[in-house]
Amino acid sequence: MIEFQSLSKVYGDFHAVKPLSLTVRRGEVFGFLGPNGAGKTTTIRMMMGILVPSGGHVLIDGLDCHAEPAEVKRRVGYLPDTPIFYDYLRGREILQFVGEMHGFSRAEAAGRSARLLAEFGLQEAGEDYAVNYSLGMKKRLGLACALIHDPAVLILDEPINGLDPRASRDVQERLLAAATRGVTIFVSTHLLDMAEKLCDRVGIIHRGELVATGTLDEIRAESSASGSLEDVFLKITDEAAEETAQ
Ligand SMILES: Nc1ncnc2c1ncn2[C@@H]1O[C@H](COP(=O)(O)OP(=O)(O)OP(=O)(O)O)[C@@H](O)[C@H]1O
Repeated sequence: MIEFQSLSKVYGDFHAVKPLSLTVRRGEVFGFLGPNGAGKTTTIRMMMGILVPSGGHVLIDGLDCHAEPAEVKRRVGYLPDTPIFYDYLRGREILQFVGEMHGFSRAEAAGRSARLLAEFGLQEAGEDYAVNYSLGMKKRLGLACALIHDPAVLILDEPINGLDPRASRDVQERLLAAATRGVTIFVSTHLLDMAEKLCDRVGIIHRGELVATGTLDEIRAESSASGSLEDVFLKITDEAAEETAQ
């Protein structure tokens, strides 16, 4: 479903993403884990056609994300790390606008917006301007925008970063509901607790390099670390840092 073929990004002589090869299967929830600055956002921006790869390709449903970005966006819902909205549109109007941009009629977009506002607990806030939304409300509105066209794939950059526990749980429940409906989810995070609860498989990226991939049990076995994902993650990223230093 999502196919990375030696995808890379170089800024000057800095390798932000080293050739990345990876397959995410249809219906899978894949966690893209890494510490700050590891290359997660850069990778996701290449998936969304926002950044031009320095090498390789990433394909979604067989479509090249760089060469066919419009076709890719029809199939994908994207939540950026910091959702930015037109501040002086109301929540409902933003959803309506995104719905119409996806080609729905005014009535169809209105129906979908109303359903999503209710589903995301934003019914009352729907008539407020997005400029007045809290971060949690912005993330929920962003997720509603990402889902308005029933995409087969969700690409989410740090969906619960900065949220309080209730908002974080709300968003995770929405994601689990989407996963249950068979949506393929590619989610970047440095919050391991979320990855542990949500993901079928994870990939760990460190200094631009994919250093481990698999289910948590597989990665644990490979790294001979026991315990939580946090232990495994710290062990793997420490080892990778030592190898780079040598
Ligand atoms: N435009 C740019 N020019 C030069 N370096 C950049 C640019 N954008 C990102 N980088 C560098 O590339 C590396 C990867 O950044 P990226 O934002 O992809 O990391 P990340 O894993 O998403 O981190 P975080 O969790 O902190 O958001 C970082 O070292 C960053 O400083």
